[in-house]
Amino acid sequence: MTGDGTTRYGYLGPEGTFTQMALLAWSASHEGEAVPFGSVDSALDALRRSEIDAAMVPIENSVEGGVSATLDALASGDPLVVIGEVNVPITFVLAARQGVTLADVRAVGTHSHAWAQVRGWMDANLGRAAYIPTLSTAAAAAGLAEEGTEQGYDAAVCAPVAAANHGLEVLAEDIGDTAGAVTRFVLVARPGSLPERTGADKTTVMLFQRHNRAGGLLELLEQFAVRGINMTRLESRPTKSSLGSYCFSIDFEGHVLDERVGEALMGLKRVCAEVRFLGSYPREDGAQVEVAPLTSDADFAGARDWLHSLRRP
Ligand SMILES: O=C(O)C(=O)Cc1ccccc1
Repeated sequence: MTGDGTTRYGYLGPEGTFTQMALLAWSASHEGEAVPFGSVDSALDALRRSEIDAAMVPIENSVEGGVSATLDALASGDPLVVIGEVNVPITFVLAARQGVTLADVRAVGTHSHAWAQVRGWMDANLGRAAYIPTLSTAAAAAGLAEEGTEQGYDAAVCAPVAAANHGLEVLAEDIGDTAGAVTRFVLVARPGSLPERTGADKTTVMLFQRHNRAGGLLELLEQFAVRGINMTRLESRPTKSSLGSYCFSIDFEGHVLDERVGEALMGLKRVCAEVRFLGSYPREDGAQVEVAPLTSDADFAGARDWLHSLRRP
């Protein structure tokens, strides 16, 4: 927090990114100051150095899956935890300086995730255009608007608001290949506060296997299955230590304070080389966790009490 107690929220900027939209949605119910960063890594580094209190970062999109930069930044370095999530519907436009037409476009600048989601449209409409990666979609729009600088591209794929912010002309609207695309963003903080259990929660973990052997992944997944825990995302990421060495990034339903989740985490701790707890937080959609028969808090507590009674007759 700043000296006057204001919460400082970092985000992938500049203004007009989809990440800023996620932060604006969060800020509707949480006051604070928004601080733009050039990349997910720089926002998370600033968070680790306590220069900000939390950071909004993209973690998963409905078209491409997990956002590797975020998953990898959370998997290593000083621990961080997710404290909330925001889903943002994504709409892309193709924007250019006034007077530029579609026929003039030779190269297109945008964020890699945006490019991955408009490739079909590009093939069909601008087959020969080169792709120039930028740090964010809004950075691509801002670059076009800068007078006197040559960015190496003559159109940007960005949000409608970024095109409007920079007085750009929209050459084509709604160019995403998949209707209804959604990106999920998470608000990340330093460990220390645990969001309350709501009954509609998710937990995120990163699991590092002890041995790469037959049934190793099954052994991890069993910890969830036998406790009636539903996973909502499962991704493997290279550990970067050697070829073929992977860790698993998993979201599942429930809160660390739920008995079945606590027992599953203990099981994972026992069988994994490392379990990185990346937070329990309320689901944005408020969908209540469906508790399978015989996996309620009371069921687990009853079994534990029974064991205690055997040990201390
Ligand atoms: O570049 C942006 O605007 C971002 O916030 C990253 C991103 C890019 C494409 C889809 C979702 C998020």
